[in-house]
Amino acid sequence: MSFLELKDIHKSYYVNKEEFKVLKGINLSFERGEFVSILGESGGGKTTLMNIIGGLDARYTGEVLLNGKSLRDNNEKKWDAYRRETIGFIFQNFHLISHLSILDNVMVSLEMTKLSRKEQLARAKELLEKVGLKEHIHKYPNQISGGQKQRVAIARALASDPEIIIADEPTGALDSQNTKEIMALLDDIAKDDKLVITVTHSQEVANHGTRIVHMEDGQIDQDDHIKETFPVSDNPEVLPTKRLGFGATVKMALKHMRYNLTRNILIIFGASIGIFSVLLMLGLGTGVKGYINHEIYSQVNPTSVQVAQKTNSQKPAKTEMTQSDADKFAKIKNVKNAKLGYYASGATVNYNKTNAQLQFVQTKNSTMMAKNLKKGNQPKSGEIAITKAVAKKFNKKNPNQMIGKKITFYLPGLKANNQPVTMKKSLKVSGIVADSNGPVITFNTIKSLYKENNVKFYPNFVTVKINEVGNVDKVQDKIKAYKNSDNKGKAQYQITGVGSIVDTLNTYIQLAVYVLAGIAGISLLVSAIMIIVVLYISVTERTKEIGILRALGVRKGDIRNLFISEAFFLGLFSSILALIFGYLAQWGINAISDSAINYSLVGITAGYATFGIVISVVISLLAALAPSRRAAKMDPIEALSYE
Ligand SMILES: Nc1ncnc2c1ncn2[C@@H]1O[C@H](COP(=O)(O)OP(=O)(O)OP(=O)(O)O)[C@@H](O)[C@H]1O
Repeated sequence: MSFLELKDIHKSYYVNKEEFKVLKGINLSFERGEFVSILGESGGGKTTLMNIIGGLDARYTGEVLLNGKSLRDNNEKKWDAYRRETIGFIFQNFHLISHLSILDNVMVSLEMTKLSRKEQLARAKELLEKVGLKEHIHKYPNQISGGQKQRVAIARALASDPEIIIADEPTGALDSQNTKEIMALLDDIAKDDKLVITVTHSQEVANHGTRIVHMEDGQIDQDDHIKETFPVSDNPEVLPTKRLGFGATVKMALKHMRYNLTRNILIIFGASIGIFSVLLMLGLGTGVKGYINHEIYSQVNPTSVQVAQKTNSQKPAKTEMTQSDADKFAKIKNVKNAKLGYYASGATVNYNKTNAQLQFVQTKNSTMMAKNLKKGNQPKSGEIAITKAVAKKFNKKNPNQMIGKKITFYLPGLKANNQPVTMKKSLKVSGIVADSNGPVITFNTIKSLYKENNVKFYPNFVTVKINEVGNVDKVQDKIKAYKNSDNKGKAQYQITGVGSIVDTLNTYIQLAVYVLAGIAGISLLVSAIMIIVVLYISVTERTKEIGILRALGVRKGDIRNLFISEAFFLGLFSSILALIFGYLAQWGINAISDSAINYSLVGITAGYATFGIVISVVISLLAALAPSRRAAKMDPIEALSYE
């Protein structure tokens, strides 16, 4: 039984369905220790035969037997293992990976062996030393000569200690001195228990080996053993191999990114703009919302809400709020108290023959904040606190001097017999309040005003005081959930006062933020398309590299991981850069807004930052799906011959 046997190998290529027979029944046997040269006319099918032996091409008829075992039944996994473990390729054009150093080029093969990292490195250095490249291991392929490149290729082919070395015109691109040295190296390999098969056009090279096989018209027409086969050991040692690990793929991806640093920095920069704009929009939204809330809540107490009857569909409108409503609210969890109040529009005040129309007047309640009292005191019974605007109508120069003065308060009302009446009461000005509060009187004052005029009085809102800000929403939701029994299950109450405006305003701001972030999202889309394009170009650019890796026994899945890892890092680095830009912009804008309005307008939260990173990585990975699949599916022979 021969070590390697070819039995009746036929191979045809098809161009436009036309058959081109290249190999027409090849029968050959090889042993370890042989240095076989295959000679033949150009285009005679030598490379085709090497690809079949090397496990790069399984589309042939006939049998290739290794130690008597046919390769025909190999599945994809076994083919990969065969290329890794049994075959070492040396190509005419060296086929080194340009973005990896000399050492790393050899390490690619070694990383697929089960040696420890330390042993792998030691072996790579030892092999490079053996081929005379000790001083050059950290150089890149474009920094060494052709002869040196071929030595790297030899070191790489030997890395996983394969039993068969296939050298396709290894000296074709070299001068005579380098040719001699490479031949000597191949000699050594054959002496070292291996089968060396080399394709050559040179008789001189062929004469160097132990055997010359001549091909003519797709068949072997001559097979001469010109020297003794080198002696071999009975049990050659085999270096067990494994698939390229995930870590090695990731490292290779990073090395490729580093090699094309400028280009990658530009891509990362471009992609980061999209993430940055989305981040900034979200941050700005949070900031602006915070600012508006801050402004509003500096006017009203955020832990109190005003509740009124929901009046829209009732005729006549029922606006009365009763003590039982208040009691109901007081029982809600987290509510401290609930008090009746009264709000009226159409009131007028008169002082010294000057009239001032009041937009509204309301009874003192817990939504008002102590600091809203600008001057003087809160009103007691028989008193009123007026706004600065009203006070200025009566005393333009010194509105504060209105404090302590008596003014007449008028309010229109309706008697029981539907007869309109203007209720009137003299009130002492107790103080000046902020405009947002409107003039304030006490509940008792307004109640007695109605009583004195025989007009029925009924409160029209309840102020609900809640224990802390965080519970306001929950309480509001409970109040809004009460259904009106006589109005087909519609909501009975509505939140009024500034609190309700804040709610609506926040909804609008949130909406605006989403719209803006959506628009910014378009730049995200552009980033994604850019990454797709870049990866597609990268796959095309690296076609040869993919072919080399496949020839070395790297699996399809690992090729896919290689591109996916790169996309992952592009996404990750873009989002990190976007975060840096985002925080810089936040810092800049906030510095300005802090000094202008005493508030930080941009608030990029940790949640937004995480969202930015996740979305960037996800987009990049999605963008990588198609290109990485394309790379993995490439035919190794086509990839290797890609120009
Ligand atoms: N993918 C392909 N599709 C169609 N024809 C092909 C393909 N690859 C090779 N051929 C043809 O098959 C024949 C054998 O090619 P091959 O490369 O094996 O020859 P070779 O003996 O190695 O030639 P050379 O010594 O010039 O390198 C050639 O005529 C070539 O044009």
